[in-house]
Amino acid sequence: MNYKIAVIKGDGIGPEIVDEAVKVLNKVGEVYGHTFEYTEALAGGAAIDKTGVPLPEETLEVCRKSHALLFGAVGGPKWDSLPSEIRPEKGLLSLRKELNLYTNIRPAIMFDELKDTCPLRPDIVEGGLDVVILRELTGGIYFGKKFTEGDYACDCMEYSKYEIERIAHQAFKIAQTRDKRVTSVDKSNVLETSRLWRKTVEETAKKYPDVKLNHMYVDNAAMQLVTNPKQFDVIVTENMFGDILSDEASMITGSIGMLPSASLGDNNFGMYEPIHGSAPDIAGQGKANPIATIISVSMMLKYTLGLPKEAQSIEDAVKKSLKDGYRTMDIAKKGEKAISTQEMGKIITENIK
Ligand SMILES: NC(=O)c1ccc[n+]([C@@H]2O[C@H](COP(=O)([O-])OP(=O)(O)OC[C@H]3O[C@@H](n4cnc5c(N)ncnc54)[C@H](O)[C@@H]3O)[C@@H](O)[C@H]2O)c1
Ligand SMILES: CC(C)[C@H](C(=O)O)[C@@H](O)C(=O)O
Ligand SMILES: [Mg+2]
Repeated sequence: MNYKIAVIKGDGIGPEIVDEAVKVLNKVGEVYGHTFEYTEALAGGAAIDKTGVPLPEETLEVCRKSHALLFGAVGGPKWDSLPSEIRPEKGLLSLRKELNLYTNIRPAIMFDELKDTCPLRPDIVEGGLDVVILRELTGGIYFGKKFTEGDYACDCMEYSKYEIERIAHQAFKIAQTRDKRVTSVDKSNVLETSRLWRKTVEETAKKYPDVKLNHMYVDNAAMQLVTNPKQFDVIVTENMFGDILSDEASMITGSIGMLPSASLGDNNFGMYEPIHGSAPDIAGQGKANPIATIISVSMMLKYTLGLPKEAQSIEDAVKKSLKDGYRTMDIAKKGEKAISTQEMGKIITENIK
């Protein structure tokens, strides 16, 4: 079959990592007899430079005509002093909101081959780590009322019951396919939105009696992630908490360059991107780890295109490459030779069977 994929490479390391992910996807197409038709579109700093806005209408149209979106990363110091409405990050946020992609799945899986790279004590991660962080992506403080008046600024954290309910349902459904445990993370000892969050998650849980639910404050969750990460199966949380906890979880798995994500809504369209940013400090140097983006493509095959065998072939190829000892700079141990973004992409592509 022919699949239409929208591609937004973005800024910084975005183009480098997306190029490698596309090579991997093309190889999957060759091996399994599919064609992937790519349409490039602009967002973020690259879009600001070309069109003056971080998310041109044309980009949304390309996405709406595609089965899925592969996204690199946006942002960088060049655009940091722009007003928030025309910053690169605003393009990304508008994309998620406009396409109603409220469910952000961020799996933190530690590959056995990388257990020596994990900064935690070996006994803490003995037997591996497999946690799914489910981040609400289109609400909360990111999208609440905001303004600056002289020396005063305000960002409101806002949630409706409806927004909480729909992400809670997703959390319980995902847990049913796993170890049937959900930890809902909030700050209900302080925040009104978190009190509504906890109450709504409790109510939703009644429809999933086979899933065990517990609650945790976000400060405690941040601590528990590095002291006892194996207690978690599915973590469901609001937008900003999920952003922060997923960067933390990524380090347990070895590097932020390893964590993929899927952003889904109510129709079959999905956006796939690494959880990391545009890494301006290493951009254009072939140092970036492309694995998070490559595994994001695997998630695209699994969640949106309905091709689980093909998705597995990517995961197997990544595992094989790591097992054979190939490491980009971020996952190489001291004294170990690191390969480039492009070499890692090539090796993984060759390992697609
Ligand atoms: N989804 C996105 O587009 C996204 C996500 C996060 C940050 N950002 C933007 O990216 C810019 C830089 O943000 P930041 O520095 O806080 O976060 P970042 O994730 O870009 O980088 C943090 C650190 O991790 C390293 N890193 C990130 N990805 C890596 C990879 N694939 N391989 C190896 N090392 C990697 C970087 O070199 C840096 O040292 C900012 O403009 C920010 O707003 C964009
Ligand atoms: C760049 C920024 C707006 C974005 C977010 O906070 O959602 C990023 O950190 C992410 O995790 O995708
Ligand atoms: Mg983030």
